[in-house]
Amino acid sequence: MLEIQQLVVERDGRPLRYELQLEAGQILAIQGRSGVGKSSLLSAIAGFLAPQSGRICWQGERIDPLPPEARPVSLLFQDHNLFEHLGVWDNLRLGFKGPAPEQALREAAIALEVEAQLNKRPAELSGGQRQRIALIRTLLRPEPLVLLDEPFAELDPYTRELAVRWTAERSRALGKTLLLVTHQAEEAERLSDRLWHME
Ligand SMILES: Nc1ncnc2c1ncn2[C@@H]1O[C@H](COP(=O)(O)OP(=O)(O)OP(=O)(O)O)[C@@H](O)[C@H]1O
Repeated sequence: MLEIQQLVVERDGRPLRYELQLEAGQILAIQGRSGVGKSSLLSAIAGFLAPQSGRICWQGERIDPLPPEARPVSLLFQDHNLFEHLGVWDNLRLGFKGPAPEQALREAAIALEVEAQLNKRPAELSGGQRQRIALIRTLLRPEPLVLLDEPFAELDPYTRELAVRWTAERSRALGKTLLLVTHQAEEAERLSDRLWHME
């Protein structure tokens, strides 16, 4: 279980407060108006934003004192951070401690219709192609907690449908606990076990 207890993060000189309990293996969709603090919550869980107070626990253990690389967390930022000096395939293979699961990565690239991009450089990809490459890497990494910040924002309706289905299916098959920020109410409802409208 993911437990966020009395977490306070200061942004712009004002406190953002969070309280959440999420069963392991569940998918939570987070919605709310721009600036309410959705991305800040994901950054705090991942360890890129230090809270003022409160706790973040995963499976009963505190993770908030840990540095980002020691947390059981895989995060997809809004700007999908690919390494420009590496090819797309090498970008996909990053972040695995042992050998990368090449077959699963290839199958994912086929399912999301980006297999033709694997031999290119990130700079040669469209925004939506970059978004799908980053989504694949984030979801297939070994960490059990997956945080996705608007992973479908740049996709057309057809590709978004593919990506929504793939994300839900893989997340459940791999037993991931998924927090997903999305502005699309319809996909949030279809994809998630729970909706959180942040205020
Ligand atoms: N890097 C930053 N440094 C300081 N303040 C920030 C930073 N990023 C965001 N903020 C502020 O923190 C508050 C919460 O922003 P956050 O990005 O978490 O909101 P959000 O709900 O994810 O918004 P959006 O839907 O627009 O992505 C806002 O007041 C914002 O101005």
